[in-house]
Amino acid sequence: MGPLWLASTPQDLVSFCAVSSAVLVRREPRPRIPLLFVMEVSVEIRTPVNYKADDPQQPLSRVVPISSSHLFSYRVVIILRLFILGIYLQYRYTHPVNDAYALWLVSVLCESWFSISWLLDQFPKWSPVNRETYLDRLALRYDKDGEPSQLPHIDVFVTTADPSREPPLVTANTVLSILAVDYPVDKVTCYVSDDGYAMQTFESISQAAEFAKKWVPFCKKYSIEPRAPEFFFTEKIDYVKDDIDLSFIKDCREMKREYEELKVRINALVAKSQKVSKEDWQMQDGTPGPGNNPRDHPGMIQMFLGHDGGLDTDGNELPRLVYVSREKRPGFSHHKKAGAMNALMRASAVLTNGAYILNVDCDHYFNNCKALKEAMCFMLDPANENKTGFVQFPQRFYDVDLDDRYANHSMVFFNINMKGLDGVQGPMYVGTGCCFNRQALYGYDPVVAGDDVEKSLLMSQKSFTKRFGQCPLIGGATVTDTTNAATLLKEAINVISCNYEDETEWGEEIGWMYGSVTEDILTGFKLHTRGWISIYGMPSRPGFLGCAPINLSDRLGQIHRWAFGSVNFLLSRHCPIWYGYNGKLRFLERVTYINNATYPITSIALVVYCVLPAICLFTGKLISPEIKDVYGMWFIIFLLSIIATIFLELLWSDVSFRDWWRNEQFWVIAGTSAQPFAIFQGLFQFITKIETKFTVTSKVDDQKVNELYVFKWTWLLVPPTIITIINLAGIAFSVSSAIIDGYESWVPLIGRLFFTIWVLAHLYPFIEGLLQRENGIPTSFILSSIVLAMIFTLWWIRVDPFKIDKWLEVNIGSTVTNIYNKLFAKLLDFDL
Ligand SMILES: O=c1ccn([C@@H]2O[C@H](COP(=O)(O)OP(=O)(O)O[C@H]3O[C@H](CO)[C@@H](O)[C@H](O)[C@H]3O)[C@@H](O)[C@H]2O)c(=O)[nH]1
Ligand SMILES: [Mn+2]
Repeated sequence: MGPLWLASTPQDLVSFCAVSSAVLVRREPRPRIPLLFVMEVSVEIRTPVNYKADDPQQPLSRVVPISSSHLFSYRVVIILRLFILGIYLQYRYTHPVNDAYALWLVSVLCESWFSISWLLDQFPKWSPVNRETYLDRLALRYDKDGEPSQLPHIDVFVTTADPSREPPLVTANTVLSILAVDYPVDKVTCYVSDDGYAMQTFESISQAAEFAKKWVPFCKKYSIEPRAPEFFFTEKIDYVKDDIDLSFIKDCREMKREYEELKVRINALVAKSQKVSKEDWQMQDGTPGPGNNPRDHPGMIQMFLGHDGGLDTDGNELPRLVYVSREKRPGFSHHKKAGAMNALMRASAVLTNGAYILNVDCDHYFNNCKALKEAMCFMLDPANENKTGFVQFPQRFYDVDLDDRYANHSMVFFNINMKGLDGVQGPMYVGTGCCFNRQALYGYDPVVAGDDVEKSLLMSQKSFTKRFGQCPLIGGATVTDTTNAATLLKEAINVISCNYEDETEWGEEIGWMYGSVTEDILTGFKLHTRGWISIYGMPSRPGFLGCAPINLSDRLGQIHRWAFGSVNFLLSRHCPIWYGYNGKLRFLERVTYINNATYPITSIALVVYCVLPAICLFTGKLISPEIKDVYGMWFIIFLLSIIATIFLELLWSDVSFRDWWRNEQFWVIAGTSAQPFAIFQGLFQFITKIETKFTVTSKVDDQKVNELYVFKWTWLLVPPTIITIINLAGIAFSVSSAIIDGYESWVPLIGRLFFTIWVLAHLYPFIEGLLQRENGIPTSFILSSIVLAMIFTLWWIRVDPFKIDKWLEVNIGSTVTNIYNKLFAKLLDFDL
């Protein structure tokens, strides 16, 4: 078992090394990988080879085209929709509603923005692709049986921050899935960053390392999947199957028992941590712990397993496991996850220096043990090897077999948008399940020709230090190699200290980007603007699965954070509209980033559009002069073109209708709650420069599963509640007036109800949550929403809409129509 609690600063390094169970550091040679590749390529050019299976010219992956008939009709429909939209908008601009000018003006403005955001979203999906890898060729070329493996070293990073919201058991499972990965054990190192500086996390990792000695040989012996024990044992094992191996059943039961014991030990640690106050932690020898304050503590590194850390039960070595908790001091900006990743990047540069880095959140375990090899098929593919910056895997989630009303898993984003981008310059980096080329994160440009490598690596010592900091082992500079373990460890502790990054380019130009911007998106954006491409890895067995549960308020909190990040992206110096015109970022890729930075704006238009139908019902007005005639016709044609694009999109992407519909619903729920708030907050911060807090999304835990779908009240839920009430009131109001007014008023009513029903259908999961008693929504909250909604509707009925319209018409005139006529009507030169 590992030591109890060890802190190591350079000062107590000596004692640290003495007690540590497994301090061994062996540094890989510096990553001259690009150079090697270039040599390989030029060798191929000189010697023509006949195609053998291990022929280095043969690709390691291929693009699987989308069925050409689907793609063709999809594109035709997009173009048609563009035309129809043009005609529809022209009609709208030229036909103001005379007795409801305000309604018309607002709706036309919203529709214009919707159109822009549609363009931004649609066109990057013009050439979607699928991909396939050749793992057998990878093995033949780099990993022949009986020979030492030639596969590159990969450092796998796991981040954890808050043990109360990210249970140590979850992190332990993720770590176990990494230790059992199907990759040469001496070529993979697992780094865990603990921003919580938590005893229970540290101890759980130490326990997991011990357990790995039995777990890993078991996984490899029976080639099981997934290799995170919790999720392996929850899967139904069919014991009565004919061909099932009896020794497997026996070992399985034994393993399960061992795992249950591990769970008990970890849960005991967690329980203990709740009883003991933070200050009470002690070192193994009884001396007081190093503070145990997650906000004020020295940097700490502990190694487990690896070359010196004991063999597994089969007598084999295990991948090295490194626990890292970077130094924290009050008054320093720690840059959350991005800061943790950069600290890991430097520590790993000193200790193992893998040419590739793969990062996962602590709640995203390896679901496919070949995920690293999958990534290498793209990274080492002769066609792309020098320009692939990262390989992103889709973020999929473990299905907890519970109602997934709120847990929309962004199937539309991952199966449609990202596949589309894969056909442009590559998917965005989404924060987890992503394998990077270390050189790309160091800020180097992709290597185009052999001598460029030398150029990009050659940098004067001065600018090198200015960029990467004092440690000469970081950044790929050539230095005299130090192989002394103690020296290296000391250096590793040094590079995770608070002030290491002072006056360097970490977070600004290199590594993970800092700022209140969504750091992941920005990190990927930087790489794309430097000309790197990214690739979307979609093996049929998903590479990684997230196991964090999600309830509505958690999900809204997450959406809020992302939308807030997008607003900041838009307002930052990296704004994708203006930043990085150097010819390296492809146009449609830029469009996607612009879409990412501007999509929250759509929520403002959406809120308006969710209120408009109710107003129409109350006032009896319409957003268009004649609903039955021309408008109605174009509206229906337009609607059909929308349906057709969606249908074809679902067809080529294999996204189910249900997933798509959930996505739409969530778009409206989030768009009327989290997103508009994020806009105001973003603007507020932009003007006042006051930073907002980051809360870690909670993770699944045995005890927590039950409260999983509990609908927690948050202030974000007020606007959708008001919208729901107004729309319901609108229906009641108009139906009762129609009953009083008689038959004639029924026909126009149906047209108007269409929009109200559209709004309510989208908000349905939300309403459902609101109505469930056990969700504990305070009655006062519902009552105050009702009162607000009533004030709002009464105001609309009382205020004479004609007065506003007169004022608008006099003061603004038919501005929109005029502008439109000046700009476009002459250009297109046709009238309806
Ligand atoms: O100070 C911090 C804060 C967070 N984290 C880690 O960062 C990861 C993501 O944070 P979390 O709060 O779990 O965010 P989620 O909303 O669950 O994560 C999604 O959204 C994030 C961006 O907002 C991405 O970074 C993640 O990869 C993506 O899974 C987790 O592993 C955390 O442990 C740290 O290491 N240090
Ligand atoms: Mn998370």
